Amino acid sequence: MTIKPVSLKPIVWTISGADCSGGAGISADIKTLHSLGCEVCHFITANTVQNSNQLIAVNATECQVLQQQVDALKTDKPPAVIKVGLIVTLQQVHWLVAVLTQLKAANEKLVVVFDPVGSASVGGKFHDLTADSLTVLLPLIDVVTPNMLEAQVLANDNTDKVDLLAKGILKLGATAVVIKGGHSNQQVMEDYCLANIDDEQHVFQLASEKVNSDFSHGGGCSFASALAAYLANNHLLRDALTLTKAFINQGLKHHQGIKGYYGAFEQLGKANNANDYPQICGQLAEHYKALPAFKSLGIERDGSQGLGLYPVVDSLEWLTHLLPLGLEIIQLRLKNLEQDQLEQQIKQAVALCQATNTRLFINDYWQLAIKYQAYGVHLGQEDLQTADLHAIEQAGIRLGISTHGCYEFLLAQQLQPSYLAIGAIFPTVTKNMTGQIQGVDTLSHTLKLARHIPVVAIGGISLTRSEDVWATGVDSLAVVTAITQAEKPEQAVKDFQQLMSIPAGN
Ligand SMILES: Cc1ncc(COP(=O)(O)OP(=O)(O)O)c(N)n1
Ligand SMILES: Cc1nc(C(=O)O)sc1CCOP(=O)(O)O
Ligand SMILES: [Mg+2]
Repeated sequence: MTIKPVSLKPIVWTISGADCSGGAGISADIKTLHSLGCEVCHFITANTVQNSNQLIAVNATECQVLQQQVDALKTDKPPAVIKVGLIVTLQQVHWLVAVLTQLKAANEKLVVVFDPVGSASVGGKFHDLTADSLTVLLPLIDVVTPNMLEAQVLANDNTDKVDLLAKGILKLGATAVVIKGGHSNQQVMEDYCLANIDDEQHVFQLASEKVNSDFSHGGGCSFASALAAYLANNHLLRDALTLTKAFINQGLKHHQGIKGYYGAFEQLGKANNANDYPQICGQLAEHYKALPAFKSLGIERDGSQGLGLYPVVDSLEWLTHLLPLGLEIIQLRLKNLEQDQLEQQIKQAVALCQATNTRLFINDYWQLAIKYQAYGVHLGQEDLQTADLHAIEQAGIRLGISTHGCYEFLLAQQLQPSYLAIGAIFPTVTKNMTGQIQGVDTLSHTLKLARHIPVVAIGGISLTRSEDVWATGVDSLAVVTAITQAEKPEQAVKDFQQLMSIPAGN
């Protein structure tokens, strides 16, 4: 087992107001950011006077003071992410535009999350700034997190259609918007995210049961701060959003049913309970909501009869080499073959694997997997958009799905496949997985969200790295180059099999 070095925490700056009643603003931001593994620097834009019933006063900070603080910290503790909350004067808006422009010029990777706070949850307006005066900030904002009312104000549109509001807000220059569903009266709340990623618009939608709690003061600030914390810890936006939602659900459930006063939202660190995580909605989930579960792999998760090593190979030669070694599962991953060759190889592979009673998964080519009655088919996220999962299920063959991070994992799990793959655990030479490297800690955490479907880890798993990955409790290790580029491939298989004969954690 490798000893993990303690790493430096990412630095997050929060620029927002102080709430003397303790629940919201800077207090919520600091507690959230600390509980999610960040170092925090704070810049207080206003000293507000409020209690559980009303907002009494808002005392704005001079921009000169804020600028002194920025000057003191910009090279001493430069931010990875800035969370912006309450801004109360036009001077502050202009000051912020100048500061963000300067900091972004110095660090093009700097991420800015903006929670456009307008009114206090106890009632009363924090400022008289118009939407127009705030929108000058939006071209400098990576993610803006309004609730429905704030989104309508920003987009200058009274519609309750979140997709239209989101499009309107992106047109004003923000890279992504998350419209929070927290203020809805519905029992199920939906958060809607629209993001420009690599010049394409992507939608991410999450749904959770509404949690009624009197301890929700500062929930909105905590939401934006948690998002900032997860982005600072290098999660993709879709995963940061999913983790944030779970953080909020977990915090709200903590004091559910306790009455007395309007209490501060509880920051409890990363959510480890699968029940706190949202449902993933959207077109794919909607399209397959009536899809039955796929056939299982018929393994026992108690270690008595596991899947063992899962070689992923690209030829019949490799199948012929490896099948005599006593494998439970293998994948044929053919790329760039002509149709007739492809069909011949898949047909022969099915026959070879039936002879040794090995579960054969065909990568990508689901129609051919059905035609030749392979044991199963493996599909990636892009393949899911075009494949017909009803046809695969109807044909009675199994389905494995690739996932990269908790958002895709939860979405794929809702489709009830035969197994789920998590990758890429490490950088790999087999495929470009830039930006989707999970690491062992994220793998361990995503495994906590697994219900009963077996989970396979893939990507950069060498024999030396395999011990840590196996110790997480995954059901199988899928490997390409650790076998195909090994000096002695058969021996490599045996070494993996030896390691995996020891149940995880022993
Ligand atoms: C077990 C396993 N996990 C992941 C993959 C990758 O599938 P996909 O994302 O479709 O990418 P390609 O393999 O098609 O490049 C896999 N094949 N097997
Ligand atoms: C094919 C593939 N899919 C991945 C994913 O994360 O979905 S990683 C990967 C490459 C696996 O090859 P190797 O064992 O040589 O790193
Ligand atoms: Mg594929």
